[in-house]
Amino acid sequence: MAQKINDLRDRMIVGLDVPTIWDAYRIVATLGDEASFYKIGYRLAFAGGLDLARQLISEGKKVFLDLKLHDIGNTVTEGVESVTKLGVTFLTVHAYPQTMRGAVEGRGESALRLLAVTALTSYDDGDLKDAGYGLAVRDLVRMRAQQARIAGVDGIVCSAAETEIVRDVIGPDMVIVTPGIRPAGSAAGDQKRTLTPTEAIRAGADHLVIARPIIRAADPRAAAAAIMDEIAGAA
Ligand SMILES: O=c1ccn([C@@H]2O[C@H](COP(=O)(O)O)[C@@H](O)[C@H]2O)c(=O)[nH]1
Repeated sequence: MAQKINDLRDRMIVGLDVPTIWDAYRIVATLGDEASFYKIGYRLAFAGGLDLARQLISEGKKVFLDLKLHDIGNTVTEGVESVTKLGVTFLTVHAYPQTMRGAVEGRGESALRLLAVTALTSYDDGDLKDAGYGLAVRDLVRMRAQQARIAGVDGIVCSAAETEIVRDVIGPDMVIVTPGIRPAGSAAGDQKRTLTPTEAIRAGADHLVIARPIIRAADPRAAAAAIMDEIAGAA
């Protein structure tokens, strides 16, 4: 495993993909001790989510800021420098070499850990072709994982289906974070490269990102508990 994860609960990252911070607070209160790690994407970041991140951190939770930065290197460097002051654990950037190099410069020696998004889990080979790529998903993920290692980022975002090829490329020290997780029987929605929590942990994922199967469940706490049971059973 990439790093020692002291609290098994940290392996489940709950995506707070909700419109307001009040909705987010409700989910956090409902999940209580069942969840320790939350992801804030740009829906919430543009609606007070950065203050929410500070608040969650002050309450002992961990925060993954999923902004998927991508810009000219200097702008990425300066943006990441600002993020280092928030105290979040993870920040995503797209896995383009120039972007990753800029992000690494902005991270400096701070505690922020940068995750490089290789190929979005809603993409399959056909989507990549539509976007102008001549590579299959697995080949693009492998190439970007290699570039991420060279750039010096701290981890990779990919589908759990690619953990084996990614681990092979990045070695033991970088972290692998996998969205596109679907408990058996839950709707895939727009996700195309999905695995169950059990499959993902067995494949070697360090952290699983899960939003809709928890936040849209009739009983989010029970859904989170069931996923944690799967993680504990497979770890
Ligand atoms: O490749 C990626 C990168 C990020 N995500 C984000 O993870 C969650 C997944 O949500 P679900 O509701 O569990 O599908 C969402 O916030 C995405 O923006 C991803 O899915 N794939």
